Amino acid sequence: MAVDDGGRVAYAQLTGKLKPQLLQALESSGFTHMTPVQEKVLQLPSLTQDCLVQAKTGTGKTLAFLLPALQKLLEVKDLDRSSVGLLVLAPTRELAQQIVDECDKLTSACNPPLECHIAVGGSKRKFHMDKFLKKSPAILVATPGRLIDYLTEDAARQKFAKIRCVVLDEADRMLDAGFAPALRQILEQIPSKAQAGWQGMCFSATVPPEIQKMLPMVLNKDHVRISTIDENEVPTVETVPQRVYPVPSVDDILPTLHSVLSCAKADNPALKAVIFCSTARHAGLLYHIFGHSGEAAPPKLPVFQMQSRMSQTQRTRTVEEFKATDRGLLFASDVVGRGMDFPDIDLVVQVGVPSEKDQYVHRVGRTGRAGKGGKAVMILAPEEMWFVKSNPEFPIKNEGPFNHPKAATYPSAAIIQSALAKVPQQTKEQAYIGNLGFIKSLMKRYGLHPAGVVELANRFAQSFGCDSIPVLSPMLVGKMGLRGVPGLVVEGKGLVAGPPPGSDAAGPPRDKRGPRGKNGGFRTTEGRRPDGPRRRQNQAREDSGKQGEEPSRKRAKR
Ligand SMILES: Nc1ncnc2c1ncn2[C@@H]1O[C@H](COP(=O)(O)OP(=O)(O)OP(=O)(O)O)[C@@H](O)[C@H]1O
Repeated sequence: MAVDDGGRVAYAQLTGKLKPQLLQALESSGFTHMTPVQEKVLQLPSLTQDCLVQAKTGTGKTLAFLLPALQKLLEVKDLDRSSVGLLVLAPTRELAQQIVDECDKLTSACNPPLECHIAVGGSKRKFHMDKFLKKSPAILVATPGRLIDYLTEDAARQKFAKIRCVVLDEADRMLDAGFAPALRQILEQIPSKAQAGWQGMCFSATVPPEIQKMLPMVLNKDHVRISTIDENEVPTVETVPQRVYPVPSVDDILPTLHSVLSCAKADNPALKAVIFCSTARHAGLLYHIFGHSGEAAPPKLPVFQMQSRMSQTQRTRTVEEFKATDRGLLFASDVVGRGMDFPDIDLVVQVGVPSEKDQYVHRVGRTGRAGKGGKAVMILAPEEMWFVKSNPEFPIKNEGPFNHPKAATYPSAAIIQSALAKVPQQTKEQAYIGNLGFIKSLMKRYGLHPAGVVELANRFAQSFGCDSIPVLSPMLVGKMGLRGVPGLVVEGKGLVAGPPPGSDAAGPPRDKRGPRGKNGGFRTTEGRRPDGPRRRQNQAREDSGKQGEEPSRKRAKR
């Protein structure tokens, strides 16, 4: 049948336009009909045009760029397979690996084979580099940092002499201020578009206006723009109901998260959920509370964590396990916020606000993939509700605090307290530092002055079960731009005194509860040594702002 019940066109229609090897691989993978974005791309009069493609999360953009790119390579007579013909750039290692897996499936029927190589940080550089130099990397999927590293070697640079196609997956991320310098550096090292005439393709679910001026880096001025999203439509998945559960104060966040997960598990014993946290350390803390040491997770649900502070081996194993499991909870930072295709996610929970507006769309998009259903909820403290108010275009329903018939059956507050008691202080302190940096990076959006940032972070620390305000090194405080801000406890100096929280100098009062005394209700830890300035400094950099993704900024400056 050429068209299925949903009006989708069969891949068989592309006989003659796509090589039989590709059609055969599609059939073997069970892909019989095109998704709308695949149809729009593959039915272009020419598959060799530069294009900017926007389609919602989970709608098959990976095949939509791989198929035309592979077709292009397979059409070349006597293709030199020892040179890179197709370069795909992605923002995270896990996404790069996922693209390699998808590509390998599509080229499985090619003879001679089309090898797809990977170049990502955290993996064995020498092993992959030797393979890249000695074998036939007709396709390379890379994250920017490691690719820049490769390109410092002449032999590796020469491998790009016959480049024919460059794809940016998650293009808006690849072209933003964090990655653009690295991308520029890469493009300076490979044959120029003008000289080599390579095809450029940019794909993403979100295309903010800011990236327009960066597009000429990879797309010619006559590029085609394809969108499966109406101009005035928000790119979230309509099959995913989205709710916010406001909580009375930061202290209620963790108990509410416990109630939400317990009730979801009661409704669906095989619950598979991703819980997005503000920072890598925040994800680590919640993983401890709900799984590793605290065991607050509903029984019989395996618990996973995924964040940039884990070793690459742990990250790779976790992705494989969470892809394979039919149930479980994944506590994650934004390292898996974009592009990752974990099958059959029932629920996405966002604990706190995302670092950027568009990141909301990508996080929600981990569920409701390939036309399936799912739910997305946010748990927000009063200080975080600005996110919902300032983004009215998102279909986020506010029906008040979490209210489920079974919620009262779980003593969530007591369970969280007891779980927190088992979590190492250091884990809680690190989560505090991460949160402090995160709130500071979004200070204007929160409508806070620095003292308000510290006051809010200190209340978070208490909700995390810190027994006192964690001590920061003077260097870290300086790096965060918080020198002299009241409410901090600084190594060798103790509590920085100042106006009480809630006063004008501390920023607009967001919480009606009175201050907890001069130290927010904590005892001070004057004289206690932090775990080392360098670690704190690095942590602040990676744990704030766009956390969890490839640390390309650092590498780009090399
Ligand atoms: N033609 C198809 N028929 C059925 N399933 C498909 C088809 N194309 C892709 N899929 C499946 O849809 C899921 C989502 O695909 P993919 O990861 O490419 O989405 P995406 O649009 O890139 O999402 P994101 O924006 O989150 O990166 C995958 O599991 C993929 O195997």
